[in-house]
Amino acid sequence: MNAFYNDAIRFIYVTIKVKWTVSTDLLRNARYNKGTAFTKDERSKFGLTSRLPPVVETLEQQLQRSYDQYKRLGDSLQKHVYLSDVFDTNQTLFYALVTRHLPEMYPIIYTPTESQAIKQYSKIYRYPNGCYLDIEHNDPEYMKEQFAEFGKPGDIQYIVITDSEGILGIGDQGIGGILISVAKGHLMTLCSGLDPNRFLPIVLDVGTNNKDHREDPKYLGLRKDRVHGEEYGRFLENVIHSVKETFPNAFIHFEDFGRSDAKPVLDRYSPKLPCFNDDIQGTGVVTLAAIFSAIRLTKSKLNEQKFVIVGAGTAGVGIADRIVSSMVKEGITREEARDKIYLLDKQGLILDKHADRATEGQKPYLKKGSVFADQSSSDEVDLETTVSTVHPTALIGVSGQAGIFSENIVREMSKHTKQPIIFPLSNPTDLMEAKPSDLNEWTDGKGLIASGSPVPPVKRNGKDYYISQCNNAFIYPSVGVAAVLSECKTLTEEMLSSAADGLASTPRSLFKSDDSLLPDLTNVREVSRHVKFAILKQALAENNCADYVPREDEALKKWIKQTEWNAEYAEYE
Ligand SMILES: NC(=O)C1=CN([C@@H]2O[C@H](COP(=O)(O)OP(=O)(O)OC[C@H]3O[C@@H](n4cnc5c(N)ncnc54)[C@H](O)[C@@H]3O)[C@@H](O)[C@H]2O)C=CC1
Ligand SMILES: CC(=O)C(=O)O
Ligand SMILES: [Mg+2]
Repeated sequence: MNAFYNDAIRFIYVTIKVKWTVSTDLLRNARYNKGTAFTKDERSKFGLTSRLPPVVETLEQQLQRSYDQYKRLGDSLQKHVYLSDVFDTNQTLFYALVTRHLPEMYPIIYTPTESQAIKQYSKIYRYPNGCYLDIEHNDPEYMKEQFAEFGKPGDIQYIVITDSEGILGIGDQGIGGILISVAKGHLMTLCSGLDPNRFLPIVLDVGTNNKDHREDPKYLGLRKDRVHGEEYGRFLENVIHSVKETFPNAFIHFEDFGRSDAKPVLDRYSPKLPCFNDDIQGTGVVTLAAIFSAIRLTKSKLNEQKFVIVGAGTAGVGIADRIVSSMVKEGITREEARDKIYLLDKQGLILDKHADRATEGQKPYLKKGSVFADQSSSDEVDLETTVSTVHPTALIGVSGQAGIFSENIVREMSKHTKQPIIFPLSNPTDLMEAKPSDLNEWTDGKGLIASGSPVPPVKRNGKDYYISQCNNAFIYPSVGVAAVLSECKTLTEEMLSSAADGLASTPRSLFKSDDSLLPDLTNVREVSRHVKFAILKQALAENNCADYVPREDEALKKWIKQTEWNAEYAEYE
């Protein structure tokens, strides 16, 4: 449906809804609540006068009070709970507050604090956070009824679904996974201007194998073994079918599915409907964009790099596949490209002898064990041996294993590469494969480093080294909103590739410093416009775009900006 038409419907809906609500509902509805910012006129019209203190405030005054309250809180989790309360009571205030203090609040509403909140979900629970679907109600008619509670067919544009098996780096979190869907939605709005009222967070409760949760008397999810296999497949199929029946235009974003389901689920649905797996595709695109920046600094080409990727799971295979696609675009064969990528998992380098237990995603990257036979004293090839044999130019960690990029390994890598590219991308902060400050030290300041969670600049020898954050949050909001705006039939490989190009070619003025690998968070909305432009141009070129999307460049840029949702109070009549 045309986005302008959607906006018109929304305006009518706002007006009617307000006329119909009684005063209490208006104050309790986070979408419409303005708190002390309701004008005298609105207070009188809607019977709010005695329900509010007499002073009428501006959003600016409310922001100052909220920020003062936030600052007084001691730890990050308390701050997270406070911001969730603001979100649950006054959505406009929440987004205005976080937008103003984005670099400070981003680690509170997202990684690393989000991991703590998810782990403690059943303890800190106060208010329902989205749509909870459990496998004991595996019935499409029931599901459609439930979805209908969240809106009419055109209302929901973007849906994040998690099955909570592979949350951030902290694994199976059962019902608490709803908060990753919520957080991903917040960032869609903050970073790329998605209307938060068009967003639906979903958690699929298929049981949990997390003992701590199962044994916690406060745990709010199903206390049963996690369901896999056919029953899981049927449940997911019913969910997707019911979502598409209820919200035909919604784009589906899969988040933090477990390793065994993430890729098969993406492969099943991506050829049929507009959908995306953030951990596979988002991580692949953002990491490729950071690699492009790094090789610009080393004045080399992508095809000249050798990659060691540690953690051959959802993110690791996603990164490998994205690098391969890009190398192929630069003119080498897929086989040649795969030869330049060394994937390691728990047992070490993935070798031909592991073929039987390799995942489908790992299989194209198996290396010949015979090549390493002389180098390794055991049957397996560990990270140290891989690095000393292969001499990689880039080392990427998505293993969730803290500290496995040891000093020996990094110093060995640095002997053979002038400016080693090293990305410890695991979240949260305490699971990074190495501390950026150590990496800086071990590479004598030459390492081109990016981390998955935000870290402060490294100070060494009187110099500040800014560490870019390489997190899929820097790309999926742009991909998601561009997909919504285009109403693409499917999200194509070429659209994803244009997202990486768009991010890498963002004007340097939007980066913190000349050697930053990714743009600065404070400029995220502007960066997102560049990326959305690149993706929409590609969608137009593929004829995979709705008719109302402007064809001419300047008109398209203007339109992209106009479609953004901003945290401002509406005037109610
Ligand atoms: N920065 C970013 O944007 C993103 C970061 N991540 C992070 O990457 C990590 C992995 O996430 P997923 O790929 O979704 O999980 P996953 O569970 O699918 O993959 C992790 C892989 O690491 C392997 N592994 C475990 N111990 C290892 C070891 N000692 N050496 C090598 N491999 C080992 C596991 O067997 C598994 O295959 C998490 O910490 C997650 O937070 C994930 C997605 C995006
Ligand atoms: C960033 C992200 O998606 C993850 O760590 O799973
Ligand atoms: Mg994730």
